[in-house]
Amino acid sequence: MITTNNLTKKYNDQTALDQLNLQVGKGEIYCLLGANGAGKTTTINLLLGFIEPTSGDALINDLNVSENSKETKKFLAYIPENLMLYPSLSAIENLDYFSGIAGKKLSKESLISFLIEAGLQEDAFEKRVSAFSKGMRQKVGIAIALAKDAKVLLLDEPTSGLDPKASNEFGQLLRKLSQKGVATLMATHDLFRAKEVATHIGIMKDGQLKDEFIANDISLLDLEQTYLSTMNYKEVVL
Ligand SMILES: Nc1ncnc2c1ncn2[C@@H]1O[C@H](COP(=O)(O)OP(=O)(O)OP(=O)(O)O)[C@@H](O)[C@H]1O
Repeated sequence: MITTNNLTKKYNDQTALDQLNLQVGKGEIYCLLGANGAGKTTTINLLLGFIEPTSGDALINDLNVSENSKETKKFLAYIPENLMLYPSLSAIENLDYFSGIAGKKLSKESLISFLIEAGLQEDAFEKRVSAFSKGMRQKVGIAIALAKDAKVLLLDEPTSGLDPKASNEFGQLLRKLSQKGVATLMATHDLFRAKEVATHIGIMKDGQLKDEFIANDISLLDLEQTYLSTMNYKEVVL
């Protein structure tokens, strides 16, 4: 569902992404870990068609993103760190608007059912999203993905700044989507959440995928040790 073949992005002489080969199948949740500047956002931006690769291919549902940008967007939902919604519109109105852009004209009952499924509290449905917490806005993002019937979900640090309860709820929602067969790629700094929610975990550094694991095969402690040694972390002795 999500595939990259030797995907490379260079900015002048700087290589942001270096021959990335990645595969995320139906129902899988792949968490990409890596320090600032590792190439996570570049990967997601290439899959979204926001930027063009220098070489290699990004594929969504076997379609090359560069050649089928409009078509691949139909399958996609994207939740960045700060989801852009219309602040003066309510949750229902935002959902109606964004699912409309995706070609879905839904009844109010359907819109409400997606907000319920995304876990938004019912007294917030008619409220302006300008008053929403980050966790609530992320739930509207999940509702948009559900309403769009997205097959692929791309997430860029969606849980950063969420409190542990909201982050846990968000993880559970991702699991729910994965049970529906959605393929998810999530860039994150949160090792704990990655271990909790992922089916697969990759560690990136300097634009390269350095390690890949099946999440169930590695303990949180081993994941942390591997991450730190990949980053050449030296313990500070005081
Ligand atoms: N538009 C650009 N022009 C030049 N260099 C860029 C551009 N966008 C990204 N880069 C560089 O590409 C590299 C990878 O950046 P990227 O944003 O993909 O990292 P990241 O893993 O998402 O980091 P973070 O965790 O901080 O979000 C970095 O060295 C960054 O400076």
